[in-house]
Amino acid sequence: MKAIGEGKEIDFLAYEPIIELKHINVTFKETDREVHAVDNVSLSVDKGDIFGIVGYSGAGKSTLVRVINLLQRPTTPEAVVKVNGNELLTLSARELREKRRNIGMIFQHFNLMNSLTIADNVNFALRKSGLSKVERTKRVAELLELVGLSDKQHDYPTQLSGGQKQRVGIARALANRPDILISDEATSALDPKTTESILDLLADLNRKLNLTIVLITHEMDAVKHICNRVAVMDNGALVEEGELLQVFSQPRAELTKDFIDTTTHIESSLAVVEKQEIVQNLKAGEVLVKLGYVGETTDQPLITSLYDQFQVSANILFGSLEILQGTPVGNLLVVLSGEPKKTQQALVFMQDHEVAVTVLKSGDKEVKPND
Ligand SMILES: Nc1ncnc2c1ncn2[C@@H]1O[C@H](COP(=O)(O)OP(=O)(O)OP(=O)(O)O)[C@@H](O)[C@H]1O
Repeated sequence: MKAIGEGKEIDFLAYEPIIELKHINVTFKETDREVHAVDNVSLSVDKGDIFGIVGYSGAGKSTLVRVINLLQRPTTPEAVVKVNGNELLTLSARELREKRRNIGMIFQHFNLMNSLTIADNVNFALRKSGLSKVERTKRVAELLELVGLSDKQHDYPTQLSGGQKQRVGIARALANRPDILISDEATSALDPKTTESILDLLADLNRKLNLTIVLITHEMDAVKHICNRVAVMDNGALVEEGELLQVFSQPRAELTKDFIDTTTHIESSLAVVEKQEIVQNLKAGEVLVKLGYVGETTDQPLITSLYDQFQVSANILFGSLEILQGTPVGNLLVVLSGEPKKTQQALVFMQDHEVAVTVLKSGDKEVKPND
């Protein structure tokens, strides 16, 4: 069994933080109200991470990432905003402009100029690059090839699909060879298949260019697809942060559980499962349990072992299996039945085999929830 986060922790030693935010507060003061959009957030993104920031609309995600390039300044003095080791808050306007070129951004609505061709939209981002006209043309061709749009260079944005427009956005954002790409709801306007192809492109660019990506989204599916780390934001604050596998397999915050449920459906299935006759009429020695598996545990014939060793049978009422970062993560809703003592022993046996066991309902007093 691979310990949660084991692989990344080894990498972690070799990785250095590329973005360090400490004590970030942003308050917008309006005539009739104050909005505390970011509430004392500290986080660190390592070089090469695809770092997801997930939260519902208004949680403060956009405001927080705009702090990374100081498009939005923190509004309290204790803030630290370090990118590539440089404290941006102390830089002059000219130095800051220079550093900002190291951070590309893509957006939900692409922000392309409809009067310019695709090639010229990308070329526009190179106007202050110091490259000659010939070099710029060559670079534009490279970028369009990188995003799979070489054949569209003479087209105009209105001739492209949403996914193609976002590819232009990505090419433009990468024009000045940034180390960091911030994606602010970049797939939110796209259908699921196109979303997947854009996320695959981002994952590919992360590997090929060692590009660090900060991905803001309200879709846990997107995070699950490509992120190695995730932070959950609610009402301006970070309510949870960690490695994808860790957060998915052992979420702490209720909001995180809600987000995970949008992709596993385990909590919402529980409501249906609880109405089933077998669950309504649990007898002595019968329990409804949620079993959570990570890694190789999923491959072990645990359910079979329960019968062989304890004569406890398992009736699987709902199951989900996700592959996250190449590691299987499974969740099952199961009714176990056996001699009360044996059922209890079976639960302990599973816990000993690194299965997260939550007893949701029990048919007798001997097998108590979460003993
Ligand atoms: N310039 C501004 N002036 C006043 N209030 C603002 C400003 N920008 C954002 N807000 C408020 O700050 C809060 C956080 O907004 P923000 O856009 O950062 O959230 P979000 O999580 O990115 O949501 P969305 O995905 O809907 O953009 C919201 O209540 C928003 O109304």
